[in-house]
Amino acid sequence: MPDPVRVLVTGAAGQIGYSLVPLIARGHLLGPDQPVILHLLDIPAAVQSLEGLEMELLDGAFPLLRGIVATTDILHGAAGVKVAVMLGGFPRKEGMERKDVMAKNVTIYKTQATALEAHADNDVKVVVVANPANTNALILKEHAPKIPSKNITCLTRLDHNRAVAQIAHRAGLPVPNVRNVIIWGNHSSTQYPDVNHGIVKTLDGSKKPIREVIKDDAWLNGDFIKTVQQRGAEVIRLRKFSSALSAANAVCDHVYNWVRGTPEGQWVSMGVSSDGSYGVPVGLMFSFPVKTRKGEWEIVKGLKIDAFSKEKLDATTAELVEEKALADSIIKGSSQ
Ligand SMILES: NC(=O)C1=CN([C@@H]2O[C@H](COP(=O)(O)OP(=O)(O)OC[C@H]3O[C@@H](n4cnc5c(N)ncnc54)[C@H](O)[C@@H]3O)[C@@H](O)[C@H]2O)C=CC1
Ligand SMILES: O=C([O-])CC(=O)C(=O)O
Repeated sequence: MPDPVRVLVTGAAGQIGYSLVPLIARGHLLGPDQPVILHLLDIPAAVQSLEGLEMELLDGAFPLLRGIVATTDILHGAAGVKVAVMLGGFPRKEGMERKDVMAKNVTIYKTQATALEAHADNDVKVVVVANPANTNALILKEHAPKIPSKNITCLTRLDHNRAVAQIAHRAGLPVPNVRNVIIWGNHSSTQYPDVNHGIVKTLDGSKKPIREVIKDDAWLNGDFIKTVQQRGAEVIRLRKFSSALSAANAVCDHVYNWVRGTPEGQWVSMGVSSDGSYGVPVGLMFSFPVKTRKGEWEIVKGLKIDAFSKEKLDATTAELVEEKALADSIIKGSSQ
């Protein structure tokens, strides 16, 4: 067995944390052959929950779990970590837009960026989950210039999985038969779930475009998009809390594919720093289709973007540009 890898989970005492840490301890993040040491960070007000979580993790007797560092000190929490899952922050409540929670989160991300840069492994891989996820990741990237920007990502895999699940359900096929959907842009209601390049493997084994199998463009261009865009809000409406089980599962999918690669011919959606592909401003944290190999992601280039898609990409880009400006102004204001 390889040496254990240190994995930081911030906001570990929260809802997603509670679903996520057993998955990590079972090998769903880094693989069934990779021991882990879990670094659990939360704020002082959550210290008892953190202690209870640590007890339950011990009681799980997970074979891959080789240690737990439970702390309220980010400097301690960040020490030597190779993967950082950033859940810590203020969750969006019913009726709130992600922008509403931005002011609460930019300050946190600035501080945590500095700590990760100074104390984490030089090649730390970061996935920001806390909303506004793209912009929190951008703040982190800008305040940790020594961490390679390719190592800082945000989670749009939950949206990707939601889209896959909707198509699979509509086609009456198992989830793995649906491939290469795309989530473009922001992890928000302006995201664009795009099926134009997606493939369905039918029961006879042939591969067909999603549109050909679903045969309902009105649904694909309308309710399907809306359902995926609004899924998080709908879960909040029903549960009064945001998605936790599915978010934890998506974090594992995101990191697992990043570290261990995507299957041949397939891609997934990840929020990454734009290289200017598809006209997205360079450096914006944007969800793209990516293929991964040996711990590196690469944006899938050259996909044809029709007029309908272009309009949707422009809308989500504009929202991210606006969020960035808002975050910059909050940071500027707080440093004066
Ligand atoms: N990107 C995505 O797909 C999704 C993102 N989210 C977001 O993920 C975040 C976490 O969600 P939940 O676990 O449901 O929220 P939660 O409120 O249950 O947990 C958040 C935890 O963060 C902790 N925290 C707050 N400030 C912190 C700091 N400075 N350092 C460390 N920990 C800190 C809190 O004490 C709490 O334990 C929220 O921002 C939520 O909106 C949720 C679902 C999906
Ligand atoms: O909207 C929220 O706060 C939770 C979230 O990001 C999601 O479920 O996609």
